[in-house]
Amino acid sequence: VPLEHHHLENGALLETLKSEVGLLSNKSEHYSAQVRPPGTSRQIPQTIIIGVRKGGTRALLEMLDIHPHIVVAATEVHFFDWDENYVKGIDWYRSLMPFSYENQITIEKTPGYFTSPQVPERIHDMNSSIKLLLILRDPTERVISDYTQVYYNRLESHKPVQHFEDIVIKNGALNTKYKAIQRSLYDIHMERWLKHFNLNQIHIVDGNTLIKDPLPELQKVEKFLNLPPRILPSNFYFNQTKGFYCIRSDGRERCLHESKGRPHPVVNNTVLEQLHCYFREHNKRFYSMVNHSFHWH
Ligand SMILES: Nc1ncnc2c1ncn2[C@@H]1O[C@H](COP(=O)(O)OS(=O)(=O)O)[C@@H](OP(=O)(O)O)[C@H]1O
Repeated sequence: VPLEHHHLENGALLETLKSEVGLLSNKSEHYSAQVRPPGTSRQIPQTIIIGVRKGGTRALLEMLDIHPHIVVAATEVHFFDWDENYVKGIDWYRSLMPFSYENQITIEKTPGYFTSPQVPERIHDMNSSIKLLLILRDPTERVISDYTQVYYNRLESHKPVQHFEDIVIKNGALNTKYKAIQRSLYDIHMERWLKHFNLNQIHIVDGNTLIKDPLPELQKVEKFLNLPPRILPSNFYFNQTKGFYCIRSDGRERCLHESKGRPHPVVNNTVLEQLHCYFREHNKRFYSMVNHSFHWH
């Protein structure tokens, strides 16, 4: 696929293809008014980023999108985790995918998949040999990131907010029922996935490393997906203001949305230690499940 054909929404390419509008008779057009370039079709994802929420799923998807053999779904699809979407069927799912050439891989990301009990079986029913990507970061950091996102969402919708410590500690003990804590029990969730998939079908991306040095993590994904190496050091630059790596591709520079990489609250040390302690055994169990240590707290 020529590089310039990669971003199908490119203005110039789009102009020359406007005549294609109206030629589509399938119902996918109903869901998206995109123009179909000749030789392309919408494909069911051959790879899915299954989570974890706040693990760095958006960064991973956007960075993989640099690769000319990858096309990505623009929005979170929630096909396998929301029953009201799942009942719409596989053609509905396909209709939300971008147009791609035959040699391109389609990827979607829905961070909620990893922790939703019904999802592994549903994905397996669709494609038992699918390759899955899972991006994880230190479970305690993930809890704080999860809290921070909810905190800002509530502020924006003028709802009352609570301090982190007041949610996480109840009657002097760790509130292990807190959803954000539950979502960080990676061993519990992984166990369910491994009932349906072989470990070698699930590639784990280190979310802490992706933040600090994205390229090596992306090169491992290229290998896992059997893609030629096309993501280069020149595709990234560190943005001092944002404090994160941003993407340079197709002559454009872009950083992730301002909701990605927000400052976290400073958390009381005792509470931090309680969280580290709670996750320690779960983490160990997870490392042995996946035959890899992540050096989380
Ligand atoms: N390059 C770059 N730029 C900005 N942010 C980056 C980047 N790489 C990884 N991250 C981390 O991604 C975290 C958000 O994770 P997700 O995209 O999975 O969140 S979500 O579940 O989709 O809401 C987000 O978490 P917070 O720092 O808590 O905002 C970031 O730490």
